[in-house]
Amino acid sequence: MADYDYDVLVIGAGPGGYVGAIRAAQLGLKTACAEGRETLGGTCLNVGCIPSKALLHASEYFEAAKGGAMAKMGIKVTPELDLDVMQGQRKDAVSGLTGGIEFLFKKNKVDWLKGYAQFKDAHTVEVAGKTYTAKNVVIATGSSVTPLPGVEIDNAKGVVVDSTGALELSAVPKKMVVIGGGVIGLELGSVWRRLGAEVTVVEFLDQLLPGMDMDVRKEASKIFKKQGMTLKLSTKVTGVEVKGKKAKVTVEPSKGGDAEVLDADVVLVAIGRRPNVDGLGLDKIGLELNQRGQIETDHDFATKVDGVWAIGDVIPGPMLAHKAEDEGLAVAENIAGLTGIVNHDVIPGVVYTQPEIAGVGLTEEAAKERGAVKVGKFPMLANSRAKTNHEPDGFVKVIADAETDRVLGVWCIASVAGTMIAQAAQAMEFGATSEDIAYTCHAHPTHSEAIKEAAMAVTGKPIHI
Ligand SMILES: NC(=O)c1ccc[n+]([C@@H]2O[C@H](COP(=O)([O-])OP(=O)(O)OC[C@H]3O[C@@H](n4cnc5c(N)ncnc54)[C@H](O)[C@@H]3O)[C@@H](O)[C@H]2O)c1
Repeated sequence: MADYDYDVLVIGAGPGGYVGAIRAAQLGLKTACAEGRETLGGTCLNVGCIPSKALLHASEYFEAAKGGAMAKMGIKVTPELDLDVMQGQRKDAVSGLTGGIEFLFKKNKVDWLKGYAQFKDAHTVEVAGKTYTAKNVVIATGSSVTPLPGVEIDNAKGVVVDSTGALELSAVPKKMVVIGGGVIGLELGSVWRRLGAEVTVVEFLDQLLPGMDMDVRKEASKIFKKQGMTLKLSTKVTGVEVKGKKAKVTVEPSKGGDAEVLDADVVLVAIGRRPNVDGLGLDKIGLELNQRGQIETDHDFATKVDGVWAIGDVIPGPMLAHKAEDEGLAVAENIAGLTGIVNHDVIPGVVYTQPEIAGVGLTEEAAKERGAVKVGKFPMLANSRAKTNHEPDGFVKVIADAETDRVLGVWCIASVAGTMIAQAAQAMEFGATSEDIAYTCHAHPTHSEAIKEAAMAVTGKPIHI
């Protein structure tokens, strides 16, 4: 048998790649991870989940102080924004966490190969001019922003930006136009709206947040409008013209009609992400992409090429850090001869706006396509903790199979929906029925009681409505 430099070489140190590399090393495999960025952690830690949450959290405090939520509780303050300090704590959050991964690599003896990797053959990759051989190579290269044809992104200039540029603005724009009413548009649009920008979201489809339950999408639109965002649904962007530090965004109804021009100081392009496969040399190993530009794998995350595996945003499924992490664990275990499994039917998704929007499993629409369902809903207004905290918006919805009562999906809009959804995911992972959730004792007073009550509502017997 050939001698290799490594048992496992992971390409990419995002949440999928670094977790996979650490697990492989923990399982006794000699492991390296190639990463060309100057810090580990990929998009999520450097320019995605973590910095956006740092700004979302800080701007939420600012709005609570400014917008009257604190005054309702007897705390009267007139806040002053120090954007440099707010941006500084964002950078600190990122450097603390990316540095933490470097520490974990050293602790677990994962070699960081600094540079972008390219296949020479299925067991040989080149990184920064050096070649390394590995018995197994895991592609975990993530994704990057989908460009909008004809619209040039220039994060340094700061007028037409992507999510990375929108994190780094040095001043609050007076007017911001967000192209795309998905997760990034709503999270980063919320940050700058809270800090004082007039935000207009232009969405091609007739509703925000595609892929989520329709009740949730409609409620989300109502909430964002109430918060002061302007939503232009069923609208497409036909051009963006930049003059100096300003932009003019031309939009028209998606199905055609009269054009309108929107003025903007900042335009955020957030119309989705696409897998990072360019420059990997996949042609050298004969690995083809599917029609969506993704790498296909089997249930174990093995590609068609022997010894080459793939996980995270480059393979089909939701582009979510936690999905990639679980796949990282699973692929390492499979390489080590154990049984690594990810249940793709139970992957929670969270939009970290305020209130948060979260879901796991099927939407009501998708569940109905498969057969008869029972649905229970409970408004957060009737949840004692949410009411006490002045958080009236949102609801919980539990969707169960009409015959077996097995829970098929749970959707929440609530201040802490991202935390609440974990119990729903765990219940579904264990194959719970709505009755199982309804008969589980939930601590009082907590937001999570709304999940219990929605589960009780599946059979028509909630207490507090
Ligand atoms: N909290 C989170 O979990 C989180 C946060 C950020 C990003 N992400 C992930 O990153 C990925 C990218 O996020 P995103 O928000 O860019 O994509 P998205 O797919 O969530 O939303 C993009 C939106 O843009 C719309 N759109 C597409 N083309 C358009 C056009 N020409 N004009 C107007 N609207 C258009 C789509 O209909 C869609 O609503 C997603 O997969 C998302 O799951 C997740």
